[in-house]
Order: sequence, then C-alpha cells, then structure tokens
Amino acid sequence: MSKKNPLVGIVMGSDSDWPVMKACAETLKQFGIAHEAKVLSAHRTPDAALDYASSAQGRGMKVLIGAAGGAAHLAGVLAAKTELPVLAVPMPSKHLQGLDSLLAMVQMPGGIPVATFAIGEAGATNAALFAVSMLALSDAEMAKKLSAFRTRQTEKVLAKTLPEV
Ligand SMILES: Nc1c(C(=O)O)ncn1[C@@H]1O[C@H](COP(=O)(O)O)[C@@H](O)[C@H]1O
Repeated sequence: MSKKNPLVGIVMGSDSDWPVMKACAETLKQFGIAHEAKVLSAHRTPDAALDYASSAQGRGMKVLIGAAGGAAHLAGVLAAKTELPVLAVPMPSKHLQGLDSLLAMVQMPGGIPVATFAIGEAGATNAALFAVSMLALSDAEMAKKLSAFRTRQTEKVLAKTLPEV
C-alpha cells in the first residue's frame, strides 16, 4: 500500500529538536493526518530549506510547522517562500531557555506572518492541534475527531480529584 501524500510538513532546525517535536508528530498521527518530519535549517542548509518551502504547496501540503531554537529563523524563512500557513514552535535553548527562540519567531515583520506557539512540548502539541483545526474546516471526519478529542479532554479534567487536607 502506498503512503499517503503528506498534508503537514514538520521541519526542524536540528535533530536535537526531535525529542520535543516528537509530540507534534505523535499528535498528528493520533488524528490520522499524513505528515512528514524533516531536518532542514535556514542557516545550515539554506537552499534545501527554501526549495522545501517553495515546493510544498505544489506537493499538496496544507500546513508547514517550523521548529527551531536560539536564532530561530527557520519558520520565518519558510514563510517567506510559501503562501501556506506556517506555524512556529520555539525550542527550549541551552543558554536562554527558549526565550531567544520565542522572540526570534514571534517578531516577524509585517507582511510575512508565522503563527507562533508556546516554547517546548506544549507548543509542539498545540501546533499539531491547530493544524487539525485548520484541516477540519474542510474535512467533516476531521471535525468529528477534533470534537471527540475535546470531549475526552474535558471529561478527563472534570474527573480529576485533589487530595483532602
Ligand atoms: N535556529 C536554528 C536554525 C534555523 O533557524 O534555521 N537551524 C538550526 N537551528 C537551531 O540550532 C539549535 C542547535 O542545533 P544543534 O543541536 O544541531 O547544535 C537547534 O535548536 C536548531 O533548531
């Protein structure tokens, strides 16, 4: 059986980002969304990063998710070369705990937007859930899966109990 063409491309600046970005791929998998994950860097592999972004729409992709740490230019550079929505996930960094990544991603110049999420795993998961929401706009099955996920989440939280003091 041939693999479905990816609808979502997860691109990260280094394989050292994968332990965090795994949560993004796992969430997309949970919703049955065809996706691919790649290491590409605006700094270390600029030509390949630009080619990836400029060919993504032609390959049938709907959303790109860019993750990077430190001087986190990757998502912005992808956005410069595609009209697809680009979601940005700031990676926790060694010296500044990801604040550098967050600021590098969120302060895009007017005209080339990226949607920036929280630093780390929560951001990785939420970027995937946001991609699910976008796909659900034109996919009734996906919308049902998203509703079911929200219901399960609500039930889990409401079932929580705290220890007596
Ligand atoms: N910020 C970027 C870009 C980019 O923005 O294109 N490429 C790599 N990096 C980041 O450098 C950090 C350290 O990378 P290494 O662990 O490979 O030294 C990673 O978090 C990566 O995303």
